[in-house]
Amino acid sequence: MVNYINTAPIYEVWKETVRRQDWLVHEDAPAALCRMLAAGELDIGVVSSFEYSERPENYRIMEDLSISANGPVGSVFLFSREPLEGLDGRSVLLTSQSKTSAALVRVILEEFVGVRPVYATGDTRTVAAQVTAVLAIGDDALRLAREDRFRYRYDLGEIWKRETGLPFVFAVFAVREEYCRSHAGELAEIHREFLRCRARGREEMYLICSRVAPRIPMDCEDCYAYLRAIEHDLGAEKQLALEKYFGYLIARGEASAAALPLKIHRLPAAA
Ligand SMILES: C=C(O[C@@H]1C=C(C(=O)O)C=C[C@H]1O)C(=O)O
Repeated sequence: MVNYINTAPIYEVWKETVRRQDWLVHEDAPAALCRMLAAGELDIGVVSSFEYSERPENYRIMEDLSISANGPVGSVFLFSREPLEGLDGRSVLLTSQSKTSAALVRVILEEFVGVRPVYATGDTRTVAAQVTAVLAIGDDALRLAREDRFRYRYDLGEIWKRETGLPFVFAVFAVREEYCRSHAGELAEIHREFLRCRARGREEMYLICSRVAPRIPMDCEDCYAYLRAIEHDLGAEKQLALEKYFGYLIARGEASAAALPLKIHRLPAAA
């Protein structure tokens, strides 16, 4: 499970109500979860959607679950000392915690804006004075947004929506093909639990905010506004958005051509 507060509307309920000793949950940054899922150290991972596009033969995407935003996301920012058009040849530091947003920022800068910066990957918590722009995601981005070290701040969900008219799917709940085949029943149980937790999390959103906002730290009202903008479903428009994003990645040679069509794992009807 991603260890940012954007998973809290599902994960806080999970931690409180799921009592299965045999279901071990590992919390980490998205890039670490991607590595572990790819290595077979996890059976199911809330991972960067980019991870699926790199190794689609290994995974299926669990129906109706994601971390998405339909417009501004509030925690995926390119902080910059220059406007986007001024980033040609300049240094852009990409957080090592992300795969999806790191590829998205390249699509935005190179395909939409038409500039070619020089990228580096690293820890955005210690931002060097010489970098022109920094991509931060998740809790780190929420923290950086509370400072004013950069003149410009671009929300990647907002730019994607403006350019494509679509929401953006940052993370998917991916399951390893092997596990799908060998543990179909258990997978269905876990899938139902995720959906149950999400429904309850939505009802208890304010309470959840009061619990997780101090982690940033941020105001409870701001946390509520932030988490209301994060969507955890994978409806038809979001699938279209994933296809559009993967289309760019395939054309740029960054993703496997087999990333399309999407392989969605449907939850079997309850007995
Ligand atoms: C919206 C977010 O989505 C995240 C972005 C990810 C990425 O860029 O690879 C992966 C998982 C999500 O937690 C965020 O963390 O701010």
